[in-house]
Amino acid sequence: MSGSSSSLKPPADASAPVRHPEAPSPGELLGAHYDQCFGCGGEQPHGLLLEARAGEGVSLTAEFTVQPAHQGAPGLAHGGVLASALDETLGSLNWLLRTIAVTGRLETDFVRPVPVGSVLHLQARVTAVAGRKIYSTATGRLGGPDGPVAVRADALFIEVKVDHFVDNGRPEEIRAAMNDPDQVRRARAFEVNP
Ligand SMILES: CCCCC/C=C\C/C=C\C/C=C\C/C=C\CCCC(=O)SCCNC(=O)CCNC(=O)[C@H](O)C(C)(C)COP(=O)(O)OP(=O)(O)OC[C@H]1O[C@@H](n2cnc3c(N)ncnc32)[C@H](O)[C@@H]1OP(=O)(O)O
Repeated sequence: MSGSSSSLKPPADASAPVRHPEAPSPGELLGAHYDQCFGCGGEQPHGLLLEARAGEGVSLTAEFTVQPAHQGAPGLAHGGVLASALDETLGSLNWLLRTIAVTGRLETDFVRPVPVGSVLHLQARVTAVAGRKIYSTATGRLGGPDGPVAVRADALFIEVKVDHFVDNGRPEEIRAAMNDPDQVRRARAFEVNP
Protein backbone atom coordinates (compact mmCIF):
# COMPACT_ATOMS: atom_id res chain seq x y z
CA MET A 1 0.00 0.00 0.00
CA SER A 2 1.38 3.37 -1.00
CA GLY A 3 -0.63 5.65 1.33
CA SER A 4 1.56 7.55 3.76
CA SER A 5 -1.20 9.53 5.46
CA SER A 6 -2.31 8.21 8.86
CA SER A 7 -5.95 8.84 7.89
CA LEU A 8 -5.57 6.19 5.16
CA LYS A 9 -4.59 3.50 7.66
CA PRO A 10 -7.61 1.54 8.92
CA PRO A 11 -8.04 1.65 12.71
CA ALA A 12 -7.38 -1.47 14.77
CA ASP A 13 -11.12 -2.18 15.10
CA ALA A 14 -11.79 -2.02 11.33
CA SER A 15 -13.51 -5.03 9.68
CA ALA A 16 -12.85 -6.89 6.48
CA PRO A 17 -15.19 -5.66 3.72
CA VAL A 18 -18.30 -7.77 3.00
CA ARG A 19 -19.52 -8.16 -0.55
CA HIS A 20 -23.27 -7.42 -0.75
CA PRO A 21 -25.28 -10.59 -1.56
CA GLU A 22 -26.89 -8.80 -4.53
CA ALA A 23 -23.65 -7.34 -5.85
CA PRO A 24 -23.04 -7.92 -9.58
CA SER A 25 -21.34 -11.26 -10.29
CA PRO A 26 -17.61 -11.42 -11.03
CA GLY A 27 -17.08 -10.43 -14.67
CA GLU A 28 -20.27 -8.37 -14.89
CA LEU A 29 -20.06 -4.76 -16.13
CA LEU A 30 -21.19 -2.32 -13.45
CA GLY A 31 -22.60 0.38 -15.73
CA ALA A 32 -22.68 4.11 -15.00
CA HIS A 33 -24.02 5.40 -11.68
CA TYR A 34 -25.04 8.64 -13.45
CA ASP A 35 -24.99 9.22 -17.22
CA GLN A 36 -23.50 12.73 -16.80
CA CYS A 37 -20.63 11.53 -14.57
CA PHE A 38 -17.23 12.70 -15.86
CA GLY A 39 -15.74 9.33 -14.89
CA CYS A 40 -18.27 6.75 -16.06
CA GLY A 41 -21.18 8.55 -17.76
CA GLY A 42 -21.93 7.83 -21.39
CA GLU A 43 -23.23 11.38 -21.96
CA GLN A 44 -19.91 13.18 -21.36
CA PRO A 45 -18.04 13.27 -24.69
CA HIS A 46 -14.75 14.37 -23.04
CA GLY A 47 -15.28 12.20 -19.99
CA LEU A 48 -13.27 9.09 -19.14
CA LEU A 49 -16.01 6.65 -20.25
CA LEU A 50 -14.55 4.29 -17.71
CA GLU A 51 -16.00 0.79 -17.71
CA ALA A 52 -15.71 -1.17 -14.49
CA ARG A 53 -16.27 -4.89 -14.11
CA ALA A 54 -16.94 -6.69 -10.83
CA GLY A 55 -14.14 -8.94 -9.57
CA GLU A 56 -14.00 -11.49 -6.75
CA GLY A 57 -14.75 -10.33 -3.21
CA VAL A 58 -14.87 -6.55 -2.98
CA SER A 59 -12.64 -5.91 -5.96
CA LEU A 60 -13.03 -4.80 -9.56
CA THR A 61 -11.18 -4.05 -12.76
CA ALA A 62 -11.68 -1.14 -15.14
CA GLU A 63 -10.22 0.21 -18.35
CA PHE A 64 -9.63 3.79 -19.35
CA THR A 65 -8.42 4.76 -22.84
CA VAL A 66 -6.53 8.07 -22.73
CA GLN A 67 -7.95 10.47 -25.36
CA PRO A 68 -6.39 13.66 -26.78
CA ALA A 69 -8.81 15.68 -24.58
CA HIS A 70 -7.07 14.19 -21.51
CA GLN A 71 -3.58 15.61 -22.21
CA GLY A 72 -1.44 17.63 -19.84
CA ALA A 73 1.98 17.64 -21.57
CA PRO A 74 2.01 16.97 -25.33
CA GLY A 75 0.96 13.38 -25.92
CA LEU A 76 0.76 12.54 -22.21
CA ALA A 77 -2.19 12.14 -19.88
CA HIS A 78 -2.84 14.95 -17.39
CA GLY A 79 -2.12 13.86 -13.81
CA GLY A 80 -5.47 15.18 -12.59
CA VAL A 81 -7.25 13.08 -15.19
CA LEU A 82 -5.33 9.99 -14.05
CA ALA A 83 -6.31 10.80 -10.45
CA SER A 84 -9.92 11.05 -11.67
CA ALA A 85 -9.65 7.61 -13.26
CA LEU A 86 -8.37 6.20 -9.96
CA ASP A 87 -11.07 8.06 -8.00
CA GLU A 88 -13.83 6.75 -10.26
CA THR A 89 -12.48 3.19 -10.12
CA LEU A 90 -12.22 3.30 -6.33
CA GLY A 91 -15.69 4.91 -6.10
CA SER A 92 -17.14 2.08 -8.20
CA LEU A 93 -16.18 -0.40 -5.45
CA ASN A 94 -19.12 0.96 -3.47
CA TRP A 95 -21.44 -0.85 -5.92
CA LEU A 96 -20.14 -4.10 -4.48
CA LEU A 97 -20.87 -2.98 -0.92
CA ARG A 98 -24.17 -1.40 -2.02
CA THR A 99 -23.20 1.71 -0.11
CA ILE A 100 -23.32 5.32 -1.30
CA ALA A 101 -20.02 6.97 -0.44
CA VAL A 102 -17.95 9.97 -1.51
CA THR A 103 -14.20 10.43 -1.61
CA GLY A 104 -12.84 12.01 1.57
CA ARG A 105 -9.16 11.50 0.79
CA LEU A 106 -7.28 10.29 -2.30
CA GLU A 107 -3.52 9.85 -2.28
CA THR A 108 -1.97 9.21 -5.68
CA ASP A 109 1.49 8.10 -6.87
CA PHE A 110 2.40 8.82 -10.49
CA VAL A 111 5.04 6.23 -11.35
CA ARG A 112 5.31 6.31 -15.16
CA PRO A 113 4.10 8.73 -17.85
CA VAL A 114 0.91 7.58 -19.56
CA PRO A 115 0.77 8.31 -23.33
CA VAL A 116 -2.34 9.40 -25.18
CA GLY A 117 -3.92 6.40 -26.88
CA SER A 118 -2.83 3.97 -24.19
CA VAL A 119 -5.22 1.88 -22.17
CA LEU A 120 -4.88 2.12 -18.42
CA HIS A 121 -5.75 -1.22 -16.83
CA LEU A 122 -7.11 -0.46 -13.36
CA GLN A 123 -7.50 -2.86 -10.46
CA ALA A 124 -9.08 -1.83 -7.15
CA ARG A 125 -10.20 -3.41 -3.91
CA VAL A 126 -11.64 -2.43 -0.57
CA THR A 127 -9.19 -3.26 2.19
CA ALA A 128 -11.24 -2.44 5.32
CA VAL A 129 -14.41 -0.82 6.64
CA ALA A 130 -14.79 1.06 9.93
CA GLY A 131 -18.25 2.53 10.56
CA ARG A 132 -18.90 4.98 7.70
CA LYS A 133 -15.25 4.83 6.55
CA ILE A 134 -14.28 2.66 3.60
CA TYR A 135 -10.56 2.11 2.89
CA SER A 136 -9.46 1.10 -0.58
CA THR A 137 -6.49 0.83 -2.89
CA ALA A 138 -5.98 0.81 -6.67
CA THR A 139 -3.33 0.46 -9.37
CA GLY A 140 -3.30 1.41 -13.04
CA ARG A 141 -1.05 -0.60 -15.38
CA LEU A 142 0.08 -0.08 -18.95
CA GLY A 143 0.21 -2.62 -21.74
CA GLY A 144 -2.18 -5.10 -20.09
CA PRO A 145 -3.52 -6.19 -16.69
CA ASP A 146 -0.07 -7.56 -15.77
CA GLY A 147 1.92 -4.67 -17.24
CA PRO A 148 4.03 -2.21 -15.27
CA VAL A 149 2.30 0.03 -12.72
CA ALA A 150 1.92 3.61 -14.00
CA VAL A 151 -0.27 5.03 -11.22
CA ARG A 152 -1.55 3.88 -7.85
CA ALA A 153 -3.75 5.34 -5.14
CA ASP A 154 -5.10 4.77 -1.67
CA ALA A 155 -8.38 6.29 -0.65
CA LEU A 156 -10.81 6.87 2.16
CA PHE A 157 -14.47 7.02 1.16
CA ILE A 158 -17.15 8.17 3.59
CA GLU A 159 -20.66 6.71 3.49
CA VAL A 160 -23.41 9.28 2.88
CA LYS A 161 -27.19 9.24 2.35
CA VAL A 162 -28.86 10.20 -0.95
CA ASP A 163 -29.67 13.50 0.80
CA HIS A 164 -25.97 14.43 0.46
CA PHE A 165 -26.60 14.92 -3.28
CA VAL A 166 -30.16 16.28 -3.00
CA ASP A 167 -29.08 18.92 -0.45
CA ASN A 168 -25.82 19.95 -2.13
CA GLY A 169 -26.22 19.41 -5.89
CA ARG A 170 -27.26 22.19 -8.27
CA PRO A 171 -31.08 22.14 -8.31
CA GLU A 172 -31.48 21.72 -12.08
CA GLU A 173 -29.42 18.52 -12.24
CA ILE A 174 -30.98 17.18 -9.03
CA ARG A 175 -34.49 17.83 -10.41
CA ALA A 176 -33.60 16.04 -13.65
CA ALA A 177 -32.11 13.09 -11.72
CA MET A 178 -35.18 12.84 -9.47
CA ASN A 179 -37.45 12.87 -12.53
CA ASP A 180 -35.52 9.96 -14.04
CA PRO A 181 -36.99 6.73 -12.62
CA ASP A 182 -33.86 4.71 -13.50
CA GLN A 183 -31.64 7.18 -11.63
CA VAL A 184 -33.91 7.15 -8.56
CA ARG A 185 -33.99 3.35 -8.59
CA ARG A 186 -30.18 3.19 -8.78
CA ALA A 187 -29.72 5.66 -5.94
CA ARG A 188 -32.39 4.13 -3.66
CA ALA A 189 -31.15 0.59 -4.19
CA PHE A 190 -27.86 1.69 -2.69
CA GLU A 191 -29.41 3.45 0.26
CA VAL A 192 -31.31 0.46 1.63
CA ASN A 193 -28.86 -1.93 3.19
CA PRO A 194 -30.21 -5.18 4.67
C1 LIG B 1 -32.53 10.88 -6.36
C2 LIG B 1 -31.36 11.72 -6.82
C3 LIG B 1 -30.09 10.98 -6.59
C4 LIG B 1 -28.90 11.71 -7.10
C5 LIG B 1 -27.64 10.92 -6.72
C6 LIG B 1 -27.14 10.16 -7.87
C7 LIG B 1 -26.30 9.12 -7.74
C8 LIG B 1 -25.79 8.70 -6.41
C9 LIG B 1 -25.08 7.39 -6.51
C10 LIG B 1 -23.74 7.29 -6.46
C11 LIG B 1 -22.83 8.48 -6.52
C12 LIG B 1 -21.77 8.41 -5.47
C13 LIG B 1 -20.59 8.96 -5.59
C14 LIG B 1 -20.00 9.41 -6.87
C15 LIG B 1 -19.21 8.28 -7.38
C16 LIG B 1 -18.04 8.33 -7.98
C17 LIG B 1 -17.28 9.56 -8.24
C18 LIG B 1 -15.97 9.38 -7.63
C19 LIG B 1 -16.06 9.70 -6.20
C20 LIG B 1 -16.04 11.20 -5.99
O1 LIG B 1 -15.28 11.91 -6.58
S1 LIG B 1 -17.10 11.86 -4.80
C21 LIG B 1 -16.82 13.64 -4.98
C22 LIG B 1 -15.66 14.19 -4.17
N1 LIG B 1 -15.92 14.16 -2.77
C23 LIG B 1 -16.71 15.05 -2.15
O2 LIG B 1 -17.28 15.91 -2.75
C24 LIG B 1 -16.80 14.96 -0.63
C25 LIG B 1 -16.93 16.33 0.01
N2 LIG B 1 -16.87 16.17 1.45
C26 LIG B 1 -17.98 15.99 2.20
O3 LIG B 1 -19.11 16.08 1.73
C27 LIG B 1 -17.77 15.70 3.66
O4 LIG B 1 -16.56 16.17 4.13
C28 LIG B 1 -17.88 14.16 3.95
C29 LIG B 1 -19.28 13.63 3.57
C30 LIG B 1 -16.80 13.36 3.19
C31 LIG B 1 -17.65 13.91 5.45
O5 LIG B 1 -18.48 14.79 6.17
P1 LIG B 1 -19.46 14.25 7.33
O6 LIG B 1 -19.89 15.46 8.13
O7 LIG B 1 -20.52 13.38 6.80
O8 LIG B 1 -18.58 13.30 8.20
P2 LIG B 1 -17.48 13.60 9.32
O9 LIG B 1 -16.77 14.85 9.05
O10 LIG B 1 -18.16 13.43 10.65
O11 LIG B 1 -16.46 12.39 9.08
C32 LIG B 1 -16.81 11.04 9.32
C33 LIG B 1 -15.51 10.30 9.58
O12 LIG B 1 -14.69 10.39 8.40
C34 LIG B 1 -13.44 11.06 8.66
N3 LIG B 1 -13.14 11.94 7.53
C35 LIG B 1 -14.00 12.71 6.84
N4 LIG B 1 -13.37 13.35 5.86
C36 LIG B 1 -12.07 12.97 5.92
C37 LIG B 1 -10.91 13.29 5.17
N5 LIG B 1 -10.99 14.15 4.16
N6 LIG B 1 -9.74 12.75 5.51
C38 LIG B 1 -9.67 11.88 6.53
N7 LIG B 1 -10.74 11.51 7.28
C39 LIG B 1 -11.91 12.07 6.99
C40 LIG B 1 -13.70 11.86 9.94
O13 LIG B 1 -12.50 12.11 10.62
C41 LIG B 1 -14.66 10.96 10.69
O14 LIG B 1 -13.90 9.92 11.29
P3 LIG B 1 -14.28 9.32 12.74
O15 LIG B 1 -15.66 8.73 12.58
O16 LIG B 1 -13.24 8.32 13.04
O17 LIG B 1 -14.27 10.51 13.66
